[in-house]
Amino acid sequence: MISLNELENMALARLPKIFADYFIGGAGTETTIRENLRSFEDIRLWPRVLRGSFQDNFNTQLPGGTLEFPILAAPTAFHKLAHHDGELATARAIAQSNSLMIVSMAANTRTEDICKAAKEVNPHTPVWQQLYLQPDRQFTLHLVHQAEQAGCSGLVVTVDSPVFGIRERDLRNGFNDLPKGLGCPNMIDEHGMTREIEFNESLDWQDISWLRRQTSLPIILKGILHPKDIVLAIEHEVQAVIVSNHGGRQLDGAPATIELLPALADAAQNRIPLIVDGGIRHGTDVLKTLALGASAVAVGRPVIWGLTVNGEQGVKDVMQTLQQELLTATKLCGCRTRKDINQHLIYSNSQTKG
Ligand SMILES: Cc1cc2nc3c(=O)[nH]c(=O)nc-3n(C[C@H](O)[C@H](O)[C@H](O)COP(=O)(O)O)c2cc1C
Ligand SMILES: O=C(O)C(=O)c1ccccc1
Repeated sequence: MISLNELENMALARLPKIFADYFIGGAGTETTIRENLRSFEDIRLWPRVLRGSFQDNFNTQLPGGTLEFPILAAPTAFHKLAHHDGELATARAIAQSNSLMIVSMAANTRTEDICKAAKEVNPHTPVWQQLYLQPDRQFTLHLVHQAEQAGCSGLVVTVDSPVFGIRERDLRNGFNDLPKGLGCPNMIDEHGMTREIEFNESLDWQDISWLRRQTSLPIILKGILHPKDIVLAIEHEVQAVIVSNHGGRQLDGAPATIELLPALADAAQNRIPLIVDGGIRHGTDVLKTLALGASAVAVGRPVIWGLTVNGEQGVKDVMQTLQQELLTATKLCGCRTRKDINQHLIYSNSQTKG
Protein backbone atom coordinates (compact mmCIF):
# COMPACT_ATOMS: atom_id res chain seq x y z
CA MET A 1 0.00 0.00 0.00
CA ILE A 2 1.47 3.34 -1.05
CA SER A 3 -0.98 5.86 0.35
CA LEU A 4 -4.36 6.11 2.00
CA ASN A 5 -5.81 7.94 -0.99
CA GLU A 6 -4.88 5.10 -3.29
CA LEU A 7 -6.46 2.67 -0.86
CA GLU A 8 -9.65 4.73 -0.90
CA ASN A 9 -9.96 4.28 -4.66
CA MET A 10 -9.48 0.53 -4.33
CA ALA A 11 -12.13 0.31 -1.61
CA LEU A 12 -14.64 2.42 -3.52
CA ALA A 13 -14.21 0.22 -6.59
CA ARG A 14 -14.87 -2.87 -4.51
CA LEU A 15 -17.90 -1.80 -2.47
CA PRO A 16 -21.50 -1.86 -3.67
CA LYS A 17 -22.38 1.75 -4.52
CA ILE A 18 -24.94 2.05 -1.73
CA PHE A 19 -22.32 1.21 0.94
CA ALA A 20 -19.52 3.17 -0.75
CA ASP A 21 -21.78 6.23 -0.73
CA TYR A 22 -22.70 5.68 2.92
CA PHE A 23 -19.05 5.47 3.98
CA ILE A 24 -17.64 8.28 1.87
CA GLY A 25 -20.57 10.65 1.95
CA GLY A 26 -21.59 13.52 4.15
CA ALA A 27 -24.31 16.04 4.77
CA GLY A 28 -25.71 18.54 2.27
CA THR A 29 -23.39 19.51 -0.55
CA GLU A 30 -20.42 18.01 1.33
CA THR A 31 -18.70 21.38 1.75
CA THR A 32 -17.32 20.38 5.12
CA ILE A 33 -15.88 17.12 3.82
CA ARG A 34 -13.98 19.09 1.17
CA GLU A 35 -12.93 21.73 3.71
CA ASN A 36 -11.44 19.10 6.03
CA LEU A 37 -9.19 17.91 3.20
CA ARG A 38 -8.43 21.31 1.65
CA SER A 39 -7.46 22.93 4.93
CA PHE A 40 -4.61 20.49 5.44
CA GLU A 41 -3.36 21.26 1.95
CA ASP A 42 -3.33 24.96 2.80
CA ILE A 43 -0.96 24.53 5.75
CA ARG A 44 2.79 24.57 5.16
CA LEU A 45 5.42 22.86 7.27
CA TRP A 46 8.64 24.87 7.74
CA PRO A 47 11.61 22.55 8.26
CA ARG A 48 14.91 23.14 10.04
CA VAL A 49 18.09 21.33 8.99
CA LEU A 50 21.26 19.79 10.47
CA ARG A 51 19.81 19.21 13.90
CA GLY A 52 20.65 15.52 14.38
CA SER A 53 18.37 12.55 14.96
CA PHE A 54 14.86 12.41 16.33
CA GLN A 55 15.70 10.97 19.74
CA ASP A 56 12.22 10.81 21.15
CA ASN A 57 9.22 8.56 20.68
CA PHE A 58 5.53 9.16 20.03
CA ASN A 59 4.15 7.42 23.12
CA THR A 60 0.92 9.19 23.94
CA GLN A 61 -0.97 9.05 27.19
CA LEU A 62 -4.71 9.47 26.96
CA PRO A 63 -7.35 8.90 29.62
CA GLY A 64 -7.60 5.13 30.06
CA GLY A 65 -4.53 4.10 28.09
CA THR A 66 -1.23 4.66 26.35
CA LEU A 67 -0.63 4.53 22.58
CA GLU A 68 2.63 4.07 20.72
CA PHE A 69 1.62 6.79 18.23
CA PRO A 70 -0.87 9.65 18.58
CA ILE A 71 -3.20 8.10 16.01
CA LEU A 72 -6.39 6.27 16.95
CA ALA A 73 -9.43 4.77 15.23
CA ALA A 74 -12.49 7.05 15.30
CA PRO A 75 -15.84 5.36 15.94
CA THR A 76 -17.47 4.31 12.68
CA ALA A 77 -20.66 2.31 12.31
CA PHE A 78 -21.30 -0.97 10.50
CA HIS A 79 -17.86 -2.51 9.88
CA LYS A 80 -19.51 -5.66 8.52
CA LEU A 81 -20.65 -3.67 5.49
CA ALA A 82 -16.95 -3.32 4.67
CA HIS A 83 -15.73 -6.84 5.49
CA HIS A 84 -17.33 -9.98 6.91
CA ASP A 85 -14.86 -10.01 9.83
CA GLY A 86 -16.16 -6.54 10.75
CA GLU A 87 -15.15 -4.95 14.04
CA LEU A 88 -13.17 -8.01 15.20
CA ALA A 89 -10.71 -7.51 12.36
CA THR A 90 -10.46 -3.79 13.13
CA ALA A 91 -9.92 -4.46 16.82
CA ARG A 92 -7.12 -6.96 16.21
CA ALA A 93 -5.37 -4.62 13.78
CA ILE A 94 -5.64 -1.64 16.10
CA ALA A 95 -4.34 -3.71 19.01
CA GLN A 96 -1.36 -4.88 16.95
CA SER A 97 -0.67 -1.26 16.06
CA ASN A 98 -0.54 -0.39 19.80
CA SER A 99 -3.31 2.07 19.11
CA LEU A 100 -6.81 2.63 20.47
CA MET A 101 -10.16 1.72 18.96
CA ILE A 102 -13.32 3.65 19.69
CA VAL A 103 -16.21 1.23 19.25
CA SER A 104 -19.27 2.79 17.61
CA MET A 105 -22.59 2.36 19.35
CA ALA A 106 -23.72 1.19 15.89
CA ALA A 107 -21.09 -1.56 15.66
CA ASN A 108 -22.20 -4.84 14.10
CA THR A 109 -20.39 -6.73 16.87
CA ARG A 110 -20.83 -6.81 20.63
CA THR A 111 -18.41 -4.58 22.51
CA GLU A 112 -17.59 -7.50 24.80
CA ASP A 113 -16.40 -9.56 21.82
CA ILE A 114 -14.49 -6.59 20.35
CA CYS A 115 -12.65 -6.02 23.64
CA LYS A 116 -11.88 -9.72 23.95
CA ALA A 117 -10.41 -9.84 20.42
CA ALA A 118 -8.32 -6.71 21.04
CA LYS A 119 -7.00 -7.87 24.40
CA GLU A 120 -6.11 -11.33 23.09
CA VAL A 121 -3.73 -9.63 20.68
CA ASN A 122 -2.46 -7.04 23.15
CA PRO A 123 -3.66 -7.08 26.76
CA HIS A 124 -2.76 -3.41 27.24
CA THR A 125 -4.65 -2.07 24.27
CA PRO A 126 -7.28 0.46 25.32
CA VAL A 127 -10.80 0.35 23.91
CA TRP A 128 -13.29 3.17 24.31
CA GLN A 129 -17.05 2.94 23.80
CA GLN A 130 -18.84 5.64 21.82
CA LEU A 131 -22.34 6.52 23.01
CA TYR A 132 -25.26 8.62 21.92
CA LEU A 133 -27.02 9.46 25.19
CA GLN A 134 -30.48 7.94 24.82
CA PRO A 135 -33.72 9.59 25.95
CA ASP A 136 -34.26 6.56 28.22
CA ARG A 137 -31.70 7.04 31.01
CA GLN A 138 -32.15 3.47 32.28
CA PHE A 139 -31.14 2.16 28.89
CA THR A 140 -28.21 4.62 28.66
CA LEU A 141 -27.06 3.34 32.04
CA HIS A 142 -27.32 -0.22 30.76
CA LEU A 143 -25.06 0.74 27.84
CA VAL A 144 -22.55 2.32 30.24
CA HIS A 145 -22.47 -0.81 32.42
CA GLN A 146 -22.13 -2.98 29.31
CA ALA A 147 -19.05 -0.98 28.28
CA GLU A 148 -17.58 -1.12 31.78
CA GLN A 149 -18.07 -4.88 32.00
CA ALA A 150 -16.60 -5.41 28.55
CA GLY A 151 -13.38 -3.75 29.73
CA CYS A 152 -13.64 -0.37 28.03
CA SER A 153 -11.50 2.35 29.60
CA GLY A 154 -13.33 5.40 28.26
CA LEU A 155 -16.78 6.62 27.22
CA VAL A 156 -16.94 8.80 24.13
CA VAL A 157 -20.15 10.79 24.15
CA THR A 158 -20.98 12.16 20.71
CA VAL A 159 -22.53 15.59 21.15
CA ASP A 160 -22.73 16.87 17.57
CA SER A 161 -25.86 14.92 16.69
CA PRO A 162 -29.05 16.30 18.27
CA VAL A 163 -30.61 15.16 15.00
CA PHE A 164 -29.26 13.06 12.15
CA GLY A 165 -27.55 15.00 9.33
CA ILE A 166 -29.21 15.14 5.93
CA ARG A 167 -27.18 12.83 3.73
CA GLU A 168 -28.26 13.22 0.15
CA ARG A 169 -26.44 10.17 -1.18
CA ASP A 170 -28.20 7.89 1.30
CA LEU A 171 -31.56 9.48 0.51
CA ARG A 172 -30.98 9.04 -3.21
CA ASN A 173 -29.87 5.42 -2.76
CA GLY A 174 -32.65 4.63 -0.30
CA PHE A 175 -30.14 3.38 2.29
CA ASN A 176 -32.38 2.81 5.34
CA ASP A 177 -31.72 -0.71 6.56
CA LEU A 178 -28.83 -3.04 7.08
CA PRO A 179 -28.72 -6.21 4.98
CA LYS A 180 -30.38 -9.28 6.53
CA GLY A 181 -28.24 -10.86 9.21
CA LEU A 182 -26.53 -7.62 10.26
CA GLY A 183 -27.61 -5.63 13.26
CA CYS A 184 -26.42 -3.53 16.16
CA PRO A 185 -26.03 -6.12 18.91
CA ASN A 186 -25.05 -3.54 21.54
CA MET A 187 -28.52 -2.08 21.25
CA ILE A 188 -30.19 -4.88 23.19
CA ASP A 189 -31.62 -3.65 26.45
CA GLU A 190 -31.67 -5.20 29.91
CA HIS A 191 -34.90 -7.04 29.04
CA GLY A 192 -33.46 -8.54 25.85
CA MET A 193 -35.38 -6.12 23.62
CA THR A 194 -33.70 -4.69 20.52
CA ARG A 195 -33.67 -0.88 20.54
CA GLU A 196 -33.08 1.64 17.78
CA ILE A 197 -30.51 4.39 18.24
CA GLU A 198 -32.42 7.54 19.11
CA PHE A 199 -31.04 11.01 18.53
CA ASN A 200 -31.90 13.32 21.35
CA GLU A 201 -32.22 17.00 20.60
CA SER A 202 -33.05 17.92 24.18
CA LEU A 203 -29.60 17.02 25.56
CA ASP A 204 -27.78 19.71 27.51
CA TRP A 205 -24.83 20.06 29.87
CA GLN A 206 -26.88 18.71 32.78
CA ASP A 207 -26.99 15.37 30.98
CA ILE A 208 -23.19 15.37 31.01
CA SER A 209 -23.23 16.13 34.75
CA TRP A 210 -25.68 13.25 35.19
CA LEU A 211 -23.43 10.86 33.27
CA ARG A 212 -20.43 12.06 35.30
CA ARG A 213 -22.23 10.89 38.45
CA GLN A 214 -23.02 7.44 36.98
CA THR A 215 -19.55 6.20 36.14
CA SER A 216 -15.93 6.51 37.12
CA LEU A 217 -14.79 5.89 33.53
CA PRO A 218 -13.17 8.84 31.77
CA ILE A 219 -15.68 10.79 29.67
CA ILE A 220 -14.56 12.12 26.30
CA LEU A 221 -16.89 14.53 24.45
CA LYS A 222 -16.84 14.09 20.69
CA GLY A 223 -17.93 16.82 18.30
CA ILE A 224 -16.74 20.00 20.01
CA LEU A 225 -15.93 22.91 17.66
CA HIS A 226 -16.30 26.08 19.78
CA PRO A 227 -13.77 27.45 22.31
CA LYS A 228 -16.58 28.24 24.75
CA ASP A 229 -17.65 24.60 24.62
CA ILE A 230 -14.09 23.54 25.46
CA VAL A 231 -14.28 25.67 28.60
CA LEU A 232 -17.69 24.18 29.47
CA ALA A 233 -16.39 20.66 28.88
CA ILE A 234 -13.55 21.29 31.33
CA GLU A 235 -15.99 22.76 33.86
CA HIS A 236 -18.07 19.59 33.54
CA GLU A 237 -15.04 17.46 34.39
CA VAL A 238 -14.67 15.60 31.13
CA GLN A 239 -11.22 14.10 30.65
CA ALA A 240 -10.72 14.84 26.93
CA VAL A 241 -12.52 16.15 23.89
CA ILE A 242 -12.54 15.10 20.26
CA VAL A 243 -12.55 18.15 18.04
CA SER A 244 -14.73 16.90 15.21
CA ASN A 245 -17.31 17.90 12.63
CA HIS A 246 -18.24 14.22 12.30
CA GLY A 247 -16.30 13.96 9.06
CA GLY A 248 -18.73 16.40 7.44
CA ARG A 249 -21.67 14.06 8.02
CA GLN A 250 -23.74 16.20 10.37
CA LEU A 251 -23.68 20.01 9.92
CA ASP A 252 -22.66 20.81 6.36
CA GLY A 253 -20.96 24.19 6.37
CA ALA A 254 -19.10 23.63 9.63
CA PRO A 255 -15.46 24.75 9.44
CA ALA A 256 -12.57 22.35 9.03
CA THR A 257 -11.39 21.11 12.42
CA ILE A 258 -7.74 21.98 11.72
CA GLU A 259 -8.69 25.62 11.10
CA LEU A 260 -10.38 25.83 14.48
CA LEU A 261 -7.65 24.04 16.38
CA PRO A 262 -5.47 27.06 17.33
CA ALA A 263 -8.43 28.79 19.01
CA LEU A 264 -9.51 25.57 20.71
CA ALA A 265 -6.01 24.82 22.00
CA ASP A 266 -5.89 28.36 23.34
CA ALA A 267 -9.14 27.75 25.23
CA ALA A 268 -7.98 24.40 26.60
CA GLN A 269 -4.68 25.77 27.97
CA ASN A 270 -3.34 22.20 28.21
CA ARG A 271 -5.91 21.31 30.86
CA ILE A 272 -7.31 18.38 28.85
CA PRO A 273 -6.03 16.58 25.76
CA LEU A 274 -7.56 17.55 22.42
CA ILE A 275 -8.01 14.77 19.89
CA VAL A 276 -8.75 15.99 16.36
CA ASP A 277 -10.45 14.15 13.52
CA GLY A 278 -11.57 14.99 9.98
CA GLY A 279 -9.54 14.59 6.81
CA ILE A 280 -6.37 13.08 8.27
CA ARG A 281 -4.90 11.14 5.34
CA HIS A 282 -1.11 11.58 5.65
CA GLY A 283 1.60 11.64 8.29
CA THR A 284 2.11 15.31 7.46
CA ASP A 285 -1.53 15.95 8.44
CA VAL A 286 -0.84 14.30 11.80
CA LEU A 287 2.30 16.41 12.29
CA LYS A 288 0.43 19.62 11.41
CA THR A 289 -2.29 18.74 13.90
CA LEU A 290 0.20 18.04 16.70
CA ALA A 291 2.07 21.26 15.88
CA LEU A 292 -1.15 23.23 16.24
CA GLY A 293 -1.83 21.88 19.71
CA ALA A 294 -3.54 18.49 19.49
CA SER A 295 -2.47 15.52 21.63
CA ALA A 296 -3.62 12.97 19.08
CA VAL A 297 -5.66 12.48 15.92
CA ALA A 298 -8.40 10.02 15.01
CA VAL A 299 -9.06 8.54 11.58
CA GLY A 300 -12.48 7.43 10.40
CA ARG A 301 -12.87 6.55 6.73
CA PRO A 302 -9.30 5.30 6.09
CA VAL A 303 -9.86 2.48 8.58
CA ILE A 304 -12.97 1.50 6.61
CA TRP A 305 -10.97 1.48 3.36
CA GLY A 306 -8.30 -0.77 4.87
CA LEU A 307 -10.95 -3.11 6.21
CA THR A 308 -12.73 -3.24 2.84
CA VAL A 309 -9.63 -4.00 0.82
CA ASN A 310 -7.84 -6.43 3.10
CA GLY A 311 -9.60 -6.98 6.42
CA GLU A 312 -7.38 -7.05 9.51
CA GLN A 313 -4.18 -6.72 7.45
CA GLY A 314 -5.65 -3.76 5.58
CA VAL A 315 -6.37 -1.86 8.79
CA LYS A 316 -2.87 -2.68 10.04
CA ASP A 317 -1.44 -1.28 6.81
CA VAL A 318 -3.40 1.95 7.27
CA MET A 319 -2.11 2.46 10.80
CA GLN A 320 1.45 1.52 9.89
CA THR A 321 1.46 3.84 6.89
CA LEU A 322 0.32 6.80 8.99
CA GLN A 323 2.78 5.99 11.77
CA GLN A 324 5.73 5.69 9.38
CA GLU A 325 4.71 8.81 7.47
CA LEU A 326 4.52 10.73 10.74
CA LEU A 327 8.05 9.65 11.67
CA THR A 328 9.35 10.58 8.22
CA ALA A 329 7.71 14.02 8.32
CA THR A 330 9.03 14.63 11.83
CA LYS A 331 12.59 13.85 10.75
CA LEU A 332 12.30 15.90 7.56
CA CYS A 333 11.24 18.85 9.72
CA GLY A 334 14.38 18.51 11.82
CA CYS A 335 12.58 17.74 15.07
CA ARG A 336 14.72 16.17 17.77
CA THR A 337 12.03 15.76 20.43
CA ARG A 338 8.28 15.97 20.82
CA LYS A 339 8.80 19.48 22.21
CA ASP A 340 10.12 20.57 18.79
CA ILE A 341 6.66 19.79 17.38
CA ASN A 342 5.00 23.13 18.07
CA GLN A 343 3.55 26.13 16.23
CA HIS A 344 7.01 27.15 14.98
CA LEU A 345 6.74 24.24 12.52
CA ILE A 346 3.86 25.98 10.78
CA TYR A 347 4.78 28.50 8.11
CA SER A 348 2.46 31.39 7.41
CA ASN A 349 2.93 34.09 4.77
CA SER A 350 2.96 36.86 7.31
CA GLN A 351 5.98 35.39 9.11
CA THR A 352 9.38 36.77 8.20
CA LYS A 353 11.42 35.12 10.88
CA GLY A 354 11.08 31.83 12.75
C1 LIG B 1 -19.12 5.53 7.87
C2 LIG B 1 -18.98 6.39 9.10
C3 LIG B 1 -19.68 6.06 10.24
C4 LIG B 1 -19.55 6.83 11.39
N1 LIG B 1 -20.19 6.46 12.52
C5 LIG B 1 -20.03 7.18 13.64
C6 LIG B 1 -20.65 6.77 14.84
O1 LIG B 1 -21.31 5.75 14.91
N2 LIG B 1 -20.47 7.55 15.92
C7 LIG B 1 -19.72 8.70 15.90
O2 LIG B 1 -19.59 9.38 16.90
N3 LIG B 1 -19.10 9.09 14.77
C8 LIG B 1 -19.23 8.37 13.65
N4 LIG B 1 -18.60 8.76 12.51
C9 LIG B 1 -17.70 9.94 12.52
C10 LIG B 1 -16.25 9.52 12.81
O3 LIG B 1 -16.11 9.11 14.15
C11 LIG B 1 -15.25 10.67 12.59
O4 LIG B 1 -15.67 11.82 13.30
C12 LIG B 1 -15.03 11.05 11.12
O5 LIG B 1 -15.15 9.92 10.29
C13 LIG B 1 -13.66 11.69 10.96
O6 LIG B 1 -13.43 12.08 9.66
P1 LIG B 1 -12.59 11.22 8.56
O7 LIG B 1 -13.52 10.13 8.10
O8 LIG B 1 -12.32 12.23 7.51
O9 LIG B 1 -11.35 10.70 9.25
C14 LIG B 1 -18.72 7.99 11.37
C15 LIG B 1 -18.02 8.31 10.20
C16 LIG B 1 -18.14 7.53 9.07
C17 LIG B 1 -17.35 7.89 7.85
O1 LIG C 1 -23.15 7.43 10.13
C1 LIG C 1 -22.78 8.14 11.06
O2 LIG C 1 -22.00 9.09 10.88
C2 LIG C 1 -23.24 7.91 12.41
O3 LIG C 1 -22.81 8.61 13.25
C3 LIG C 1 -24.23 6.87 12.76
C4 LIG C 1 -25.09 7.09 13.81
C5 LIG C 1 -26.04 6.13 14.14
C6 LIG C 1 -26.12 4.96 13.45
C7 LIG C 1 -25.27 4.74 12.42
C8 LIG C 1 -24.31 5.68 12.08
